[in-house]
Formats: sequence, C-alpha cells, structure tokens
Amino acid sequence: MPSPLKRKVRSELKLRTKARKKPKTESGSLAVVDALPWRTLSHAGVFGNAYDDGILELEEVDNVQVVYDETSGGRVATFKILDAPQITTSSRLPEDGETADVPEVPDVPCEDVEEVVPRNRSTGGLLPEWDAFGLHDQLIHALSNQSFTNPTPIQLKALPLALQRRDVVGVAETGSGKTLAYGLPILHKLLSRRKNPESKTRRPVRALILAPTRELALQISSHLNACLNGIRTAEERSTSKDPNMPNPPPPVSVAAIVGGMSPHKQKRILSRGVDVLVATPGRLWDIMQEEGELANDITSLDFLVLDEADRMIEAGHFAELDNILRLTLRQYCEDQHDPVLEDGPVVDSANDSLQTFVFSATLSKDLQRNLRKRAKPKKSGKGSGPLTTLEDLLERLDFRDPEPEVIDLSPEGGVVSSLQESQVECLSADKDTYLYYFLLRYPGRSLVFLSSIDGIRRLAPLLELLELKTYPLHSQLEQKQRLKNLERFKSTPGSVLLATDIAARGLDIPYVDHVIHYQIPRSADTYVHRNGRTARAMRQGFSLIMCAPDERKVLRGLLTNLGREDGEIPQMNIELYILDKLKARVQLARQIDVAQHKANKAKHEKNWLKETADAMEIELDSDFSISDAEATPNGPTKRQQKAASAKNKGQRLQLKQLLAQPLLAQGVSKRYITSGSNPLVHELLAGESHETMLGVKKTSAGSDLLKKRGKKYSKEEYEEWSGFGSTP
Ligand SMILES: Nc1ncnc2c1ncn2[C@@H]1O[C@H](COP(=O)(O)OP(=O)(O)OP(=O)(O)O)[C@@H](O)[C@H]1O
Repeated sequence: MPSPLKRKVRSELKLRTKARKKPKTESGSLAVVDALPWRTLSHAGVFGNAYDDGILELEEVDNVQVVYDETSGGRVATFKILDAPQITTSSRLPEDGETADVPEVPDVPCEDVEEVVPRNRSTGGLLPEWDAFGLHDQLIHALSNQSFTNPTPIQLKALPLALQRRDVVGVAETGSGKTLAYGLPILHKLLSRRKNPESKTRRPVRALILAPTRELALQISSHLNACLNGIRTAEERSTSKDPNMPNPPPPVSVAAIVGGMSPHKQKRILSRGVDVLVATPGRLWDIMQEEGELANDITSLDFLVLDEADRMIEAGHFAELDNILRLTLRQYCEDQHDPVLEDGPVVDSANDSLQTFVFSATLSKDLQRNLRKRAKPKKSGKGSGPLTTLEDLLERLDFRDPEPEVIDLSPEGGVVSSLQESQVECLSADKDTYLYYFLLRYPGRSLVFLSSIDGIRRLAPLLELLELKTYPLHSQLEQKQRLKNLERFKSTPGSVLLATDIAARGLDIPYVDHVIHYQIPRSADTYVHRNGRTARAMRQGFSLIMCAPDERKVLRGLLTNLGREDGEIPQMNIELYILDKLKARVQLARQIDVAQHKANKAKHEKNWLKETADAMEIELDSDFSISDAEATPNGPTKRQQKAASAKNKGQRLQLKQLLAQPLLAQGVSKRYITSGSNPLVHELLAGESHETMLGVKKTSAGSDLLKKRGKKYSKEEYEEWSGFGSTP
C-alpha cells in the first residue's frame, strides 16, 4: 500500500522524444523509465511541425502509475506498470521485433463471439476530434492515413447513436461523408469481435449494404476497404511466417456483388467468407436464390443499410429489394419459412439485434415525419392517405428500434453551400454549341448529364471530333467499359464525362469542377444529386443548367419543389462573338459525324448480308459488293462511297484547320496586339489571357455570372442569341 505521502498519478499519455528499444518487462513489476513500454507515435497530424523542430521521434506510454516516495534523499519517482484490466492486447508487452500496433488474436475455439474484444488504445491523441467515439484503433489509424482529422457533421451526429446500437435515418447534403457515418460503426463492431483465425467454417455475412447502382456499390466497398487496408497488412505480417503461404483471411472483409460481372467469381468470393456485403438488389437476389446459405445470413444480419434508399425504389429493382428485405423481418424469422424461396432457410429465432441505417441526401420531410411517428399506433382508415412507394418501403423495414433516430442535416433548398449554380437560356438546337463554348471557355473536369442514351451516343463523337477528351457512361455500356470510362474520367484532368442519371447518385469522383445539366433533370431530387457530384467534402463546385424555352416550365416546377425561385439562379455570361465562331466548328463536326455514321451503317449492312448468306449457305456472286447497291436498293454505289469518303477527308482537314485557328474576342487583333479597342498585350503580359480564346480573361465559371440575379440579356444580346435558332 502506498503511504499517504505517496501521490498516485495515472499517466494516460506521456510523450518523449527519443526512440529506444523496448525491453521485456513483466506486467506488474516496478521498472525504470527506460523499461516502460514506450510506443513510437506517428507524428502526422498530431504535433504540428514538431518534426521540423529537430525532434526525430515521439513515443507514448499508457497504463503506467507514477508513485512518488518522499525519502531522506528527496522525492523519488518509481513507475508501476498496471495490469491493463480492459485491454488484453496491451497487457502483454511487445516482444523484440513485434510491433505494438498488431492486435493479439486470442485463441478462442468458437468462430465468432459476440463479446467485444478489448482494444489496444495506441491512438490516444492521434485524432483528438474522433476520441469521443472510442472507435477501434485501426480505424483511427486508417482515418489518420486518409487525413480525415475531423468527423463531418453527419458523422458527428450519427456515430454516437449508431455505436449505441440505435437505428438511424440520416439525411445530409451530398458529399458530406454519409458512407463512413454508417460504415465506421459497422467496421468498429466487426473489428472488435473475437475471431478464430484457424476456423475453417464459412464466415456468415454480418452487414448488408444495399445501393442502387453498380458503380456506387463498388465505390462503397472500396471506401470501406480503405479503412481496413492497414489492418490487413499488419495482420498478414503477424500471422504469415512463411512468405510462400497464402495470406490469411482479413480480420474483416468487405466485398461487392453487382450485376454485369461474373456471378461465378462473386459466388467464390462469398464462399470464402464476407463480413460486409455491398450489393445491388438485382444481382444479390439472383445469387440468393441459388445460395441458401446467403439467404440464411440475411435473416440473421447485425446491420442492414439502405444507401440512397429513395433512388433504389425507382431503379426497377423494387421486387428484388422487397424480397431481400422480407428476409430481415422478425415476422419472417418467426415463420421460419420463406414462401418466396422454395427451400426457405430455417432460422433459429427472430433476429432482434438487427440494426438498420437508412441514408440519403434527399428524403422528403413528410417521410421523416412519418418515420418519427412510427412508434405510435397507426391510425387506419379515414385520413391516412395512400402510402408513397418510399413510405411503403420504409414500412417494410422492420426497425428494431422503437423510435429510429432521424438526423436531418439537409441544407435549405437542397444545395450545398460551396456550390455555385448558374443557368443559360438557349434553344435546344444550340445546346451543342453552348456546351462546346462552356467546355472550351472553362477548362476543367466536367460531368455532363443527359436524359437519354441516344443523346450521349450523338454527342460523344461530336465532342471527340472537336478534340475534347470525352467518355460516355450509361447503362447500355458493358460493365467493364463503364468502370473503365469512369476511371479514365477520374484520372484525366480536363476531361468530359457524358452520363445519364446512373452517375447522378453517390459517385465520389474527386475534383469534378463542373456539373452541366444538358437537359433539365426529371425531379428536384435528381437535380440535387447531380449537383452533388461537384462541391464535395466542402470543396468549391459549379453547376450549369442549360434551359431551352420548352424546359422553362419544368425548371420552374423543379425549383418550386425545392422551395426556391427561378430568378435565384444567375445567368451565365456568354461571349456571343466567340460563340458564333464556335458554331461553325460544331456544324462541321456534326456533318462529319453524320457522314461517318452513314458509312458505318452501310458497312454494317454489308456485313450483315454476307453473314446471312453464309448462314443460309447461299453463295453470293464472286463480284458481289454491297457497295454496288444491287443488294440494297437505297444503298450508295461504289462511286458514291468513294466521293463520300473523299468529302469526309476534306471536311476533317477543314475542321482541323478551324480548330487550329485562335479564337479572338471582339475588338482583338492578333496582328496588332498593342492596338485596337481591347489590346491583347496587357493580358498576355500579365498571363491573364485565356489559352484558346485570345482577348478573353482567364476566369473561373463562378466568377462569370451576370451580376444581377435573374437579369435577362439586353435586347441586342437577346436578338443575337436567338439568331442561333436556325438548325443547320
Ligand atoms: N471525416 C472526413 N473528413 C474528410 N473527408 C471525408 C470524411 N469522411 C468522408 N470524407 C470524404 O468525403 C467524400 C464524400 O464522402 P461520401 O461519398 O461518403 O459522401 P456522401 O455524403 O455519401 O455523398 P452522396 O450523397 O453524394 O452519396 C469522400 O471522398 C470521403 O472520402
């Protein structure tokens, strides 16, 4: 027993600045300072620029009691290493060559035990803003590696509730970190479980995350995996002594099951054991029908997540989604048999512990209100109107929490504060020219949304002819091509992605400078989500609505739905003089494309006829040529084809020359750069001139809006503008 004079100090975190070898020390013994279990600290993000001040390394120690003895020689401090009562991984000090960060894997005979494995608190002070959540150390390291020093507002609100096993409905603006708001509590719980690495039995799926599009599901999976990568490496290092031995299974595995990819491979991955399954409902349901074990897993999940719930029910997957969700109902578990599945999985008991998360940037206020009322007995009959599809979906979610917590952090009007919106009025026939103008005028990574696949097919070759790096993304492309195009867009600065609304939700593409609504979106929610591909994680972003006169009404309705007015969105300033010049380029490119399209079609028909003749075992004349037009009455003759090809070549050359010519702003002379109403020399010297539009200042799109909100063009401007209406 320490005397009353002895003062006990529990050292939660002591720092020192010199690295030393960690000696072996018996737990509970008195030790000199050097013998304490110091751990080297990663200095990143913790000590500011201490590293630059000559400090080479920092160490920390915890679970040490400092005992002061008043002796005749003065005060003497001794240090006692406490038994770590809650922390098994740090109760044993690291052996030589072992790092303190590797969690000890207890040898437990069972596959997966519910109790939480005490954690190695080696992250104290690493990310102070995250400390309050008590997240698993490895997650803290992963967050630190990604420089996520602060939780985002939705994470700040959702994490404590989710970690207390509450059901959470989270609504927050696009790009605000919703994935980790539900992902971290899931990973925390799964990482904190005891596992037997030797176990040969299949690991059941513990968490199911449903997402509406394949790209989003794959993205969620890689986002969560990014939080586990460090762990995997450490675990592999510690357990795999023989470099030739295959890596042991990761402590927590995350995988995606989506359509358009090999189902066999996906089944193989599942058979190896997946803890967190991210899936699109269609493919998941297909696989579940063949894999009874997977269906069984779904009946006893720990976590169920609906990401972009409102979109999922629009995507034509509602039947599959409904079937999957039925397996998660307590009622289903009680019935012990699913009428949908022929051999419905038999479950032991109702899954009372399921935790449900529903997240989106857009969930109607009405719906949220209804959710809040769920716990109260429902009034049936009079007054309770028909349920919307989304309400219906949420009715089908069997929240175990009597009052699921609704967190609504959605901004007024649905728009992220770091987004600058704009609009331009133009005739439908001129949209290509306006788009080309914008892309040239404001170089950057631009995501252009179109309402139809045909529109993308028409526009993509046109922009390519105009020498813009363009990638299409729509549902009729093969999945591999979709992912390839997305990757190319991500890695190519200044490129253009032409996409349908499959890219509107959830996709986290870093540094999208502009979102362009080539056509007005169908709903207010789609407008919000499309815009959300830029201005993510508090970065600046810009969006442009291209509005034809016949779309005006739709736009007005859409803004009304968001509680806003049409005049709120400022008009884009357009250099009409330059726009006029671009029109010639666009027209020529269009002619080339149309001619090319015709030639391709004729070639295709020729091949088709030959293939059909082969299939029918009919011999065509040896001098047969479809281009001679005998076979297809309306087809071009060989001579016509040659002429068309020559014309096409000539036009391509002409376009090349046009594209090589500098674009001069009104009043600018290339020859007399020091004279004219707008002498070029000043801007050139100051490096302020636009690269391809001489005499136009290099500015960002956001700074080029007409000052007065909703201001219309002047009469002259308008006349000039409307002169673009003549279809080529
Ligand atoms: N705490 C954080 N600090 C900094 N960045 C973060 C943090 N959490 C997440 N991020 C990053 O923010 C970006 C947006 O996150 P996420 O994709 O989860 O947003 P979201 O809210 O789901 O968006 P959407 O509604 O469009 O789906 C991602 O690049 C993510 O890595």
